[in-house]
Amino acid sequence: MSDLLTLYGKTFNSRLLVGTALYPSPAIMRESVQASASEIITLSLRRQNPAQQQDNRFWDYIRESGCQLLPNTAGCKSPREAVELAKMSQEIFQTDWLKLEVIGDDYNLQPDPFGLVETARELIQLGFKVLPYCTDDLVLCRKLLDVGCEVLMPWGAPIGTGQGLLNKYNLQTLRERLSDVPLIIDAGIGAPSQAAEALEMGFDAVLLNTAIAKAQDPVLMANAFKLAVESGRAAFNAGLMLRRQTASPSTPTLDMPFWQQAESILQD
Ligand SMILES: CC(=O)[C@@H](O)[C@H](O)COP(=O)(O)O
Repeated sequence: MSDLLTLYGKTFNSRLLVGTALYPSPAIMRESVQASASEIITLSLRRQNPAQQQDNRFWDYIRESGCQLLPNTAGCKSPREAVELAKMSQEIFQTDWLKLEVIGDDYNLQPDPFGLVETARELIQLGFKVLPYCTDDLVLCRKLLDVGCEVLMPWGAPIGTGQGLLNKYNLQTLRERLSDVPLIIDAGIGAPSQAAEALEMGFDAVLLNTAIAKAQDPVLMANAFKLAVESGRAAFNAGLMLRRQTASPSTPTLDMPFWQQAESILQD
């Protein structure tokens, strides 16, 4: 049975999106992306300028990957900066897909909700397919949908912290209230179990970078995340049991003492 992820009218088999920064080498980045089976990779023109890159293999690998490129505006702190970078990325990477980041605070790299909505509106009017990196605030998410975003990427935790799904109440609320919107948990995922949990909760996909790139063995970790995302999605599709407070025996007994049961089995 096919269970495809559809974003802006394009379908994907994989529900794991990965970043391309922080790897020990371009070769390990390439191998890790392959091991993750990701079909969408994010990259930043600002942090990985092709003109300044000593080692051009990085850009060769990106071009050869066959993945949907998702340029991001990492590090941008104002709508103007983000729009400029988006336009440059569109030209260089030949795609109108954009992971929009407008950062509002240096301590936790929290998105600026006001700047995000303003920038998303402008970029969508220019024809971009915007995937905004946002907080898990329901009202903000609705405003982003109102200006034309078709996919939202709420954070699990601040970028690079590996803390997992910090505010499950907010995330669960988003999932319930925006049931027909593709929601991708972006950032703060530190372990495959956390990615699996996001998928089990019904999120459509996860995006992560640091947990793979900074692992002792990034390629092995990329494969671990691939398996976790597949497992979380399968569990969601299978329908998880409801949690309950009181115990319930998993081996039901008949309404008679066990020796009578044994006798009746022996007599049969
Ligand atoms: C690469 C990228 O886009 C990051 O900004 C993204 O949000 C991933 O965050 P982690 O590094 O915490 O996985």
